[in-house]
Amino acid sequence: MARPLIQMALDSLDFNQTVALADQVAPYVDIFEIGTPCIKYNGINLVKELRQRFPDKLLLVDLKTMDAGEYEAGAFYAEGADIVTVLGVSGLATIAGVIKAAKKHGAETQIDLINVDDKAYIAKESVKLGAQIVGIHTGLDAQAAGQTPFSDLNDIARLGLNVRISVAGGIKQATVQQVVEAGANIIVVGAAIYGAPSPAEAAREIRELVDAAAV
Ligand SMILES: O=C([C@H](O)CO)[C@H](O)[C@H](O)COP(=O)(O)O
Repeated sequence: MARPLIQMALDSLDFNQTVALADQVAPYVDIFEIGTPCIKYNGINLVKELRQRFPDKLLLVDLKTMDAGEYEAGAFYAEGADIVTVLGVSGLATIAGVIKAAKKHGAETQIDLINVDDKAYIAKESVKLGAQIVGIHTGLDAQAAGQTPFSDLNDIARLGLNVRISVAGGIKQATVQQVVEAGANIIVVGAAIYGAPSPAEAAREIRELVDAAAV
């Protein structure tokens, strides 16, 4: 099995805290995600800062774009984003726009299936349009209401689409093995790392668990 990637979700609003957290966990993660609240609050300067500090990491900007796909995403790809997210609920025209912007910069697009009713349909159509990643995502509010991403992950993985699958939504040490075995290629972790007494230690544990589960 190819080694799944670990994506650190940077969800603080504070610019300096975000950079400091990235520094702490960098040895253990593959992708830095600038989370939606964080990118809205801090904007493109944080993309520039992380791009410059971590030239060897993948950088995902979680725009969750809903409209004006090419226009909105283009500016972030231009500043060095490797992956930008667009909402599956935005519709195929907006998804196509983000993919067009990604292609222009030799970058990738992730379709976030959060709150999509027919996830299989949007995933299949997104692959046809050229998306490289689909995201199974139980958002923070849905998590608070008791939801998890596991059943949707199984359903999408079973389709066997030619696309990488990212999973997000409260993933922690206890659930890493389950999501790797279900077929996730990118494991997104936020609170289980940034909420731990030692984020670096939590990230190291997750790295070990992911690698062990992928053998
Ligand atoms: O994308 C996220 C959320 O919608 C806020 O933007 C989180 O970064 C993602 O859910 C991962 O965080 P955890 O669920 O805390 O692991």
